[in-house]
Amino acid sequence: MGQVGSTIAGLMVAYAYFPKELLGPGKRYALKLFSYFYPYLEITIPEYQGEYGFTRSKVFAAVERYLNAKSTKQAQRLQANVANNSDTIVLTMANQEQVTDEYKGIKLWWASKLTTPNQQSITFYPREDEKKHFKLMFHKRYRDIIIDNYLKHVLDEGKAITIKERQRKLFTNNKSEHWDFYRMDVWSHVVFEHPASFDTLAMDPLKKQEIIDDLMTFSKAKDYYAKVGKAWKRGYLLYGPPGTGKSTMIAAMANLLKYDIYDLELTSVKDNTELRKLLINTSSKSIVVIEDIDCSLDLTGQREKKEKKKDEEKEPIKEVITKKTEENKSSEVTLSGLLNFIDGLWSSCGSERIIVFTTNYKDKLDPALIRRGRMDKHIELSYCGFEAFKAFAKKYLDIDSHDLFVEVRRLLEETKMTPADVAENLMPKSDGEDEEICLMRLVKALEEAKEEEKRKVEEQKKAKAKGEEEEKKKEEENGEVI
Ligand SMILES: Nc1ncnc2c1ncn2[C@@H]1O[C@H](COP(=O)(O)OP(=O)(O)OP(=O)(O)O)[C@@H](O)[C@H]1O
Ligand SMILES: [Mg+2]
Repeated sequence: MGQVGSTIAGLMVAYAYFPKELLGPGKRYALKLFSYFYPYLEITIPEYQGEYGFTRSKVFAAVERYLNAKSTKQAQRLQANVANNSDTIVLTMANQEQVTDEYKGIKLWWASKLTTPNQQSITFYPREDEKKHFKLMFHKRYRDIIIDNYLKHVLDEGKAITIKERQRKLFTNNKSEHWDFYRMDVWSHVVFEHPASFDTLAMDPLKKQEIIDDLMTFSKAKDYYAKVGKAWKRGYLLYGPPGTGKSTMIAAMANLLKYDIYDLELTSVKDNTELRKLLINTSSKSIVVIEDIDCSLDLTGQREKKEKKKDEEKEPIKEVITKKTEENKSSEVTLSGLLNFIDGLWSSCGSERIIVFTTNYKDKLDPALIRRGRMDKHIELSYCGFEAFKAFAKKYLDIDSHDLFVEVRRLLEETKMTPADVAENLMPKSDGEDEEICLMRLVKALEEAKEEEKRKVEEQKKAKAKGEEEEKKKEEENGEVI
């Protein structure tokens, strides 16, 4: 098209932006005639909409994002703005600037325009009465393809860029006493800036890849879920001892998928109705997390309750959990309420959502809660293995091998140490510490942990033998009495 194209574009812009009210009646008639033969169609996208013009149009925002990407390469005049709550500079198309676009071989022209009212008005905020809009122009013969396909393409691309560039948020639920009926501010949030990623997560590489693949497949499976008639959501149960990376993995998941996180504190939810309200107020592309689900509520069902007393005598940890549950009696969220939250009808509002439960004791949970379909994938995070150690060594010390690796491998197979402890021992504590010193510290810590485990086993053995001896004595005494 070359020069002819730009001349046509120039004429079009002149026509489109010439104030029609300045023309006399004769010229207006001529213009009408001109527009009859005028081969181009225009679509205007105003920045504000709604009855009072106070609502910023989502279409405008998406188009703006889409055009920003184009205009940084094409436009000669750009406007620099600072993104909300951040120091990043965002370049946007300046007013009265235009860029061209091409879609399936069709040429389109976009222009940005700012209108300022003629009369002088006194406003509190400067420039609040200025109105901005985008104008799209294309040949009439492409009307259908542009309206049916191209506009959707622009919106999708714009939304995708927004999601990619947006600041992600970490939400926590407010206590219901603080809910404002009108604003429905059931969640409060801070900017989510956790550095964890699957790269920095030390675990068996094969297992890690399997989880990444699973997440990526989920995030791209919109059509599949629609086809099989399932709500687009997936549940993950992360279980394992404290310090094995469950919370870190959730952060890595959010960073991989660019999702927000809703950290749901179940103990401050009063009842099932509140739980539903919280769910309705979560957005798509998010991870809803309930940490330590076994401690949050008594969701273990009747079967476990009966055995509670017996277990408490055996395991002091269980006692703590039971106490915690009793403290939270004000919460009346029930197991069925929670099941409804996960996969009842309510759960289908919004889409592309991941629900993650974490627990230190998988066996304590009611099987109904964690069956496939609710918690689709169960991921065990366990004590540090040699593969995870190698990942830490690479990350913290930048080494792939060392003479001490053999020793570390043997000790890791013989004793249990959490990734959190391995990381702590391996991390250099000062500039003077080289890899040898760090590895030696880890070997020493592993040996101590091994000794400690041995000592505990000995103690348990002794306690058991003592108990048996006392039992025997009692039996003998009883026999003598009879
Ligand atoms: N697999 C891992 N890879 C990298 N860092 C890890 C890993 N596991 C633990 N860590 C480190 O150990 C610390 C504790 O980990 P995290 O909080 O994720 O454990 P957790 O399993 O959630 O524990 P808890 O059950 O007590 O909540 C974090 O600072 C994290 O950086
Ligand atoms: Mg945790």
